[in-house]
Amino acid sequence: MTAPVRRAGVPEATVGRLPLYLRALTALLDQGITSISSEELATLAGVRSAQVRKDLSHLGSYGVRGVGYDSEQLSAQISQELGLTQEWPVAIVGMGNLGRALAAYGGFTGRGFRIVALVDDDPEVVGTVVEGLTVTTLTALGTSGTAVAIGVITTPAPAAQTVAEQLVLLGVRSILNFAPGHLVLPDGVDVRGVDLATELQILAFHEQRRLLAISTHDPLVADVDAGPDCDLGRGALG
Ligand SMILES: NC(=O)c1ccc[n+]([C@@H]2O[C@H](COP(=O)([O-])OP(=O)(O)OC[C@H]3O[C@@H](n4cnc5c(N)ncnc54)[C@H](O)[C@@H]3O)[C@@H](O)[C@H]2O)c1
Repeated sequence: MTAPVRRAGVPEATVGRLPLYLRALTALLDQGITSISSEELATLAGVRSAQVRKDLSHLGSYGVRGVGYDSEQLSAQISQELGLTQEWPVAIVGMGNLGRALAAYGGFTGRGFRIVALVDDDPEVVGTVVEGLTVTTLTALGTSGTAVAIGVITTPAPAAQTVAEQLVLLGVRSILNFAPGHLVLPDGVDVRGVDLATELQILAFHEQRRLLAISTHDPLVADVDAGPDCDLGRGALG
């Protein structure tokens, strides 16, 4: 079966790995390392080196034999491909434990995202100041004229579908949903779900296989590829 290909010709699976490469490159550049081989990048990103070369070839980047890739150039290329050369305005809806933690996370800035609005529907929360922003309602956000490109949902699950629909009505086309459950939204709206419980269940599965392999002395039982590192939010949080 052929992998789904985005309009620009870069497969979705490659797009999913680009943030891993970018994070590795950013760390290298911070250390003043200006070139990197595909093997080194593969180790840092947790994928195979042939995969790195194939992924980067989709961007037209082939590296130089014996030298590797120019870290800065590659970082700029990946940033451009991911649309990170401009800053995307983000609204977080649900100013509870998780919403506040995300609002306080400094790692979005400088990675192409700026939190422009914090939203809640609890009258006791609306109007309070969190991380320098006054918490507002979705209705007020709609009338404020504040442009929002990405909506982050951190409400309890029962509210998530309605919140998502309200965000779409405000023109938001990209949603990162932390609430458990599947959102049903019109075509053209991109939704990514982050669910720590699912990730823990996958780890539990592999842990169980390992224990089974030890008790049965059968290494084949444990020989299940856990796949590349799961990066929650594909690099958004790490
Ligand atoms: N994805 C993950 O890995 C992960 C991890 C932890 C929590 N969660 C989920 O994140 C969500 C938030 O968790 P929490 O502990 O921060 O909850 P919380 O109860 O502390 O906060 C929820 C906030 O959402 C607000 N809210 C409720 N309905 C709303 C609406 N219609 N519009 C705007 N705001 C609304 C509430 O007033 C509250 O401030 C839950 O769905 C939880 O299951 C997911």
